[in-house]
Amino acid sequence: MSLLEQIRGPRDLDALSTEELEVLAAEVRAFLVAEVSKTGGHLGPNLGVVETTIAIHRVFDSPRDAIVFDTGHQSYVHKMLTGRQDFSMLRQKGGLAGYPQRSESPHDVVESSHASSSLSWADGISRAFEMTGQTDRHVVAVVGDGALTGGMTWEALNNISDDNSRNLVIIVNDNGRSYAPTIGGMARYLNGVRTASKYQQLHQSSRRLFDHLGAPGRALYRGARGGLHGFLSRLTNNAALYANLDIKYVGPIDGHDVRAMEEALRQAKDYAAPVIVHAITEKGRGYEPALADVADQFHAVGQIDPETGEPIGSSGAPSWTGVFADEIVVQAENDPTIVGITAAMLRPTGLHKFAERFPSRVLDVGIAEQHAVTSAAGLAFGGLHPVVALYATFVNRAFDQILMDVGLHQAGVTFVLDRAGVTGPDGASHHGMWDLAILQVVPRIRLAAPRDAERLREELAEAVRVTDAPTVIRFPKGSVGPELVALRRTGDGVDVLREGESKDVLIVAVGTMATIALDVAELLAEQGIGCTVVDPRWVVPVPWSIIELSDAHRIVVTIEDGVRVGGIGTRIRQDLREAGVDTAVTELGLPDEFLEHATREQILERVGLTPTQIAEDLVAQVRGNKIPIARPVDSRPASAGPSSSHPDAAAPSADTGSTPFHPASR
Ligand SMILES: Cc1ncc(C[n+]2csc(CCOP(=O)(O)OP(=O)(O)O)c2C)c(N)n1
Ligand SMILES: CC(=O)[C@@H](O)[C@H](O)COP(=O)(O)O
Ligand SMILES: [Mg+2]
Repeated sequence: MSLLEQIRGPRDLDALSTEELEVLAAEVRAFLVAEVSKTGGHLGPNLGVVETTIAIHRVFDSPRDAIVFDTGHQSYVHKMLTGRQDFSMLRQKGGLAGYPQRSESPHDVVESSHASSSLSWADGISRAFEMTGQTDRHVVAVVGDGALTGGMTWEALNNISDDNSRNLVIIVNDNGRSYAPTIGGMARYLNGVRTASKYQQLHQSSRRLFDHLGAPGRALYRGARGGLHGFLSRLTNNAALYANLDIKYVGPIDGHDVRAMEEALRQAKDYAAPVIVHAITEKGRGYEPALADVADQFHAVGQIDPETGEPIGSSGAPSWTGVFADEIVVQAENDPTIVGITAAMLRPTGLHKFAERFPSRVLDVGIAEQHAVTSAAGLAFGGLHPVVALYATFVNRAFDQILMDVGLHQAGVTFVLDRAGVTGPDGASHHGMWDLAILQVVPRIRLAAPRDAERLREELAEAVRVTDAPTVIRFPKGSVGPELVALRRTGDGVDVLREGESKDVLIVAVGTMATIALDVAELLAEQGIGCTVVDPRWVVPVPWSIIELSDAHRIVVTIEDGVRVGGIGTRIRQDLREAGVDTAVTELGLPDEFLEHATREQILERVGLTPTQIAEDLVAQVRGNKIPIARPVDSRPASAGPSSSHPDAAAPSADTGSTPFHPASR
């Protein structure tokens, strides 16, 4: 039985010798490569925190001591040491989550994968421990150099002091990278330490010297290094930065020397004041294919050949990101005012080709979405057209900047939101399901959801021409589907994808939901129910022809890959009512829940968004079983809100049409 198999919980580490710890670290690395190559996941980051995580669980007593991982993508080793070594279903339905998850273990604290929040979490927890007299409980935050570029970390550091966080230990896991090399002043500062020639030379030469002396020599080496690091800290003036923030500094430490890490953490634990332990690590450590990956050192991989690191089973179909990556270059070539902004995700969001073609016109601001947005407002003020490319879930934290810096000033900024809707394996904090609901309240904003590659190209070209309001283009993760050709386009840009034989049902499909909508229409037609399917393309503001088409049908169904509450369907309903159109409206979308990790298809099935499920419900509605209780809207007593269980609606007319629509004055 391997050492790793004997570890059922952190306390099983206590009896291991340094040599055994080093053997364990090698076993952990072999396990990570063997398992994550099968399932995909954050292989590089976790290979980089093996010794750090072992040392944490040797020195601290989780779960009595709270361990907080920033972003959480580097918590696989933590899971392995806390009784979870079945990675066969990692990030899959019913399997281990790719991030800490409280339902899995009491050792897990923070589930959100949104970066730069760990120090705020740790500050709060450590204050709570102190204020409740639990002064023997420690808090450990593991924060990467990339996460340190996020503003929240500095808000937290400004609040952490030895008045209130005596039991707080911050481990800076400094591997010099986010995906790509970390940018900005903070990164330069840390890089200065990491590459300080004195640190490198002294570390390497002393290590070689003492290694020749065998185990006693290694023990001696470790003792000597403690002094060396103290000397270097003063030398590189590192302590100064944090000391001025009322935080002690220990380091830089070789984050792959498990004994050195353990000594540093014990020192930090005994400090009785907030301490930063600066660990120098390597993303992808011990796995040549990861180390050789210049792009992102296997930050997040799909299934790979464990020997070569080569991807296995990639479909090769064009991705939404790839279509955007090509089109933004076309737009940038035609319009020199276009500039790109990424928050440390150049390649994942598809700005890499733009950056290769026009290096000076693409900015990487680090993991700093709020800064990205307001800086974009400044760029627009200066006559440029910024294109801010983010994952949809990360736009949440920059809502106020979009509202008050871009929207209020009517700035022509385009937001391209990748991974919109249900993403799947990254779980609750990665589904891009809130963007439509939260952004549609920004006055004058224009929201587009392309249904296929052609519409993405078309709508991006339209967006970058808008110079007096924010525009948003949002699309899902993964491969782009086949082109969905329209039968006709209305004067205000709505694509009619299918005309119903009769006007029983109108489906307004948002973006890629058009595919599902067309399948629903086929199923309804088999039941003799006429169904028209339209794609608004620009869903906010609601095009007028949506109002007119709705008035001509018995039931309007909206389908969106976003949270239903406050979604586009709600907006359409409100616009219909304002226009005096009382057609029954059924809004379909994602529930206001935190959705689990599983495949996109599994989640859509669970929430009832498959064609069969939708069609069954609509057949029942059309056949009268579930038509809402119909009372003309204006006959409602003033106090009544929408009918409790059914959308408000006029009685369905005898025939399938309703009286011709007479537009109220707008
Ligand atoms: C707010 C936010 N923006 C972007 C991301 C995407 N993201 C996930 S991990 C990562 C890089 C993190 O770098 P670092 O903190 O240095 O951790 P490492 O992977 O190097 O261990 C990024 C940008 C995120 N999780 N959260
Ligand atoms: C942790 C994080 O935020 C990213 O690394 C994310 O896991 C990548 O997601 P994609 O695989 O969709 O690019
Ligand atoms: Mg890093």
